[in-house]
Amino acid sequence: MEKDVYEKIMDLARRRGYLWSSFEIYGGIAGFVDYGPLGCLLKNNIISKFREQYIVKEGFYEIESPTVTPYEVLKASGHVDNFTDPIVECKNCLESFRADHLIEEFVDVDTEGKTLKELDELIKKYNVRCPKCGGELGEVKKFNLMFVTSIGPGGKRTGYMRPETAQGIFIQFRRLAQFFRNKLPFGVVQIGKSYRNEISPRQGVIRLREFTQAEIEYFVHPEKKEHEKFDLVKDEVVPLLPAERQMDENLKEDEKVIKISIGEAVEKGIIRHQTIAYFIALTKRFLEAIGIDKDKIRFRQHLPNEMAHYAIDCWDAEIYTERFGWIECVGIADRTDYDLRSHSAHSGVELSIFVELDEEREIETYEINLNYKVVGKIFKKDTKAIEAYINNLSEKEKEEFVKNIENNGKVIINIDGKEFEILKDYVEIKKVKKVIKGEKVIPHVIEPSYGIDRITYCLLEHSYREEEDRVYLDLKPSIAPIKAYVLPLVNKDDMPKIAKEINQMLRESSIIAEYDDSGAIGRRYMRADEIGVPFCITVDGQTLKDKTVTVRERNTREQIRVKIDELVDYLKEKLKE
Ligand SMILES: Nc1ncnc2c1ncn2[C@@H]1O[C@H](COP(=O)(O)OP(=O)(O)OP(=O)(O)O)[C@@H](O)[C@H]1O
Repeated sequence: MEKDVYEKIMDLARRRGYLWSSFEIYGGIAGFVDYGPLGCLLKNNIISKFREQYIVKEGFYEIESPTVTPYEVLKASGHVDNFTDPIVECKNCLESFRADHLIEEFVDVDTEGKTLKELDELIKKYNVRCPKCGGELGEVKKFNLMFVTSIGPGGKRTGYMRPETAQGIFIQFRRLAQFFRNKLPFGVVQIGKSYRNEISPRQGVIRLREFTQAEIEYFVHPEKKEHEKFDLVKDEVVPLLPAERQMDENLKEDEKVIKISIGEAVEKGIIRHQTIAYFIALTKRFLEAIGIDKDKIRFRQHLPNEMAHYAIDCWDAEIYTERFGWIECVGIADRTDYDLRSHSAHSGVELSIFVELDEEREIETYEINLNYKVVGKIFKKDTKAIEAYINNLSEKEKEEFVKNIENNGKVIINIDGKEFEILKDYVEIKKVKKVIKGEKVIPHVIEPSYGIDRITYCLLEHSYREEEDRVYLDLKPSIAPIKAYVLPLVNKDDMPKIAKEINQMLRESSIIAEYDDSGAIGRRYMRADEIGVPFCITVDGQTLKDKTVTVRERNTREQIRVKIDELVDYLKEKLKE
């Protein structure tokens, strides 16, 4: 049987140093991958483009926080309780599987948003069996995807390997707000490893247990989700797969995607607001700029039952691959103020921002203070969280709070799923006139979350070309790991010496080049093509006479002569592409 594209690429990637199985000499473990020398260069080039787009052009800043995260942080974020997948075990061979994926592989049903019980019922209804041994499956259970560890000796403090880079940003919100001089909006980036103990990762680099994320947390005023630079992207046409069309049974699969301008999609309410739409446009531009095939990108909106509990709108950039079909590579979500509110409730630290008004204003407001003598005994260690909750109330929420206390004698507040009854005598309320210069706001967060490994794989697949006499990777010059091969036509006269000098000259000018003198020239060209080297520079007989070399372009195989003195400038210009 002919190999599929995935196999061909993985074979090339293994042989030529792009991707290797981790821990191979000990038998390997699914869900881990090593980037070889070329893989590392390629991945770093993708990350550089990401930094160029978001840090240089958008003006965001990057931070780096630890990957080991204490229990408290992930309890507050909801991961300890909710970051789970459904697992099912074979009663015969004891192999574990992700229940929803297994059912979908077995029968054509949609398992999105189904409860454990519903999944159990589907397994029974369709008699889904173990794909390995055909055995009967057990009960579907919840499995938490985080890797647990302990911090310090004695295992007293539980920690987890972070499941996303985002939390590191949220918990530094106070410092970040100060850094950005309390001005909204602002964007913070984190790039690094995330860990998920995926149940049965059988999709190679697509589903890893340790992978690289590049996330942006873009903090905005909750009532101001228009984007200042929206005009720059509003005419960008994007392929959208809105939730409504996905659910429309009258549409055939290939009719569900609509091509529409970003501006129109917001006007028609398909995309909820300009800021999400802005990031959809930027994501499309980014993916195209690194070389992803523009006809294999689409943006799919999450269905209501699929959306994370904290999100109000979410779009995935999906990229088409031959073996796996459409895969999610970037998630763009409006996470609201969920994370800041829950970290504030759990830590007792106010996580709001003081936004200055254009001019001072006199307002009537309420001062609400807890009556500590009474509440201390009742709420004990929760008192701090209740105090933070009250301090975080906006003017509107304060009014509501006071109205409830006055009309009903009590208010019920909900902090992170836990309810507290606040009676009238628990608080002292004073009506005051105050000149205000600004207002406290808990920002909402719009989060584009990029999965770098999936993007890297898709790029390799989309770049893969086969011709009668060769295979090559059509990587853009700016993304290709090695930019030039420098080759003496034959190993005699001064050719090897000159070629080595040119190689060194390119490296001194920050162009990654490789010297290769083994085998016939044609074979050397093929070797370079196979790993996507965009230019081959050959030193030949004429070089000895007039100090010129040939520069061969990978895709067209066309050759031109360039003076050695002008080679660096020539290549630098080409490498911008
Ligand atoms: N196990 C994984 N291996 C590689 N990349 C991943 C993995 N899980 C998530 N990612 C990447 O991180 C991005 C953001 O993470 P997010 O939490 O939105 O993923 P997700 O919706 O849980 O993914 P999936 O549904 O495929 O498990 C994804 O778009 C994807 O590119």
